[in-house]
Amino acid sequence: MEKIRVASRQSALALQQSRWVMERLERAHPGLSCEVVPVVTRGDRILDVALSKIGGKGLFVSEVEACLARGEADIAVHSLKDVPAVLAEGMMIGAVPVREDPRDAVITRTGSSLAELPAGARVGTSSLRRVAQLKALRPDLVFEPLRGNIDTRLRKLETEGLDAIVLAAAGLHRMGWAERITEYLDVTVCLPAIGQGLLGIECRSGDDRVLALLAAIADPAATAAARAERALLAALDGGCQVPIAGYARPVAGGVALTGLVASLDGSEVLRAEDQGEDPEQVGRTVAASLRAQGAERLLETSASAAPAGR
Ligand SMILES: NCc1[nH]cc(CCC(=O)O)c1CC(=O)O
Repeated sequence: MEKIRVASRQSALALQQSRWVMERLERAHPGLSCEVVPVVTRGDRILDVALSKIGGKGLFVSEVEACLARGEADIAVHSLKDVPAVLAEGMMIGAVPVREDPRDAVITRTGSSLAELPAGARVGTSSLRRVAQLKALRPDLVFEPLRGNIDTRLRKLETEGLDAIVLAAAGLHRMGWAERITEYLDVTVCLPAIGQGLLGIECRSGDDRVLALLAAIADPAATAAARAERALLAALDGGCQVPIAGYARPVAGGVALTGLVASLDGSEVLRAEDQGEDPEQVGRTVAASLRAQGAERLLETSASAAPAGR
């Protein structure tokens, strides 16, 4: 019987995402059977140290990648948002399935909206991108670092005395926890992270058997968005030390991409937009127009002391 081995971290979200993909592959290919190959990453073992100090978020991806490189598994399902612009040698994104909600979501302790939170209210999020954009909106809020898996973050809303936390809606939806969400932030209010809500299915380049099976669950609109957003990421080359955001939506005849680079305190927010048929070209054009507005200066800012996360 035809088989696909899926390298997966053991966090609840990683397993959920892996199973979601496995189910769709098996449904698309009667007779195919998928199995999980468990991987424990350094990022999973060291949850209390800022990610920027232990090699950044790419390390969740790289140890799973190594498992593919050794031939111990055939595919790995990643939150595309956590996947660095450049993959390991010999690896590729073989398919991008249909997108989940790309927006950020707010969960407040009392159920009030973000706008109703009192001055000085404590908001948990480790994402420089969210902090910069929300500070521009509400400079009076106090932002606190918030790390850990989604379940840990939800728990910290209570245990750390926070008034609100901000998370990706996609993760909450995939876990079946949408009812916890108090408010969705429109993409015009808080532009999502590059790749947010998208899954990237990684495989070995040239693994034609696997690529042919993956093709059945690829979504054209999500694939075009992923290509545009990741071309922007690659062209900005900013890592996760600077607030960067990017969101591409399908339009007639192509994609429309909005990109954003901000200063850490949200006092400077640069935006650019472009649309067209060729997603990579659109990504590069948005990067160039951000640079023309002075993004370079912001991108050079090092924030090694700041918690990293998109
Ligand atoms: N940074 C960690 C991470 N990576 C992917 C998701 C959620 C799913 C997604 O955005 O696709 C999350 C949680 C979050 O940011 O709240």
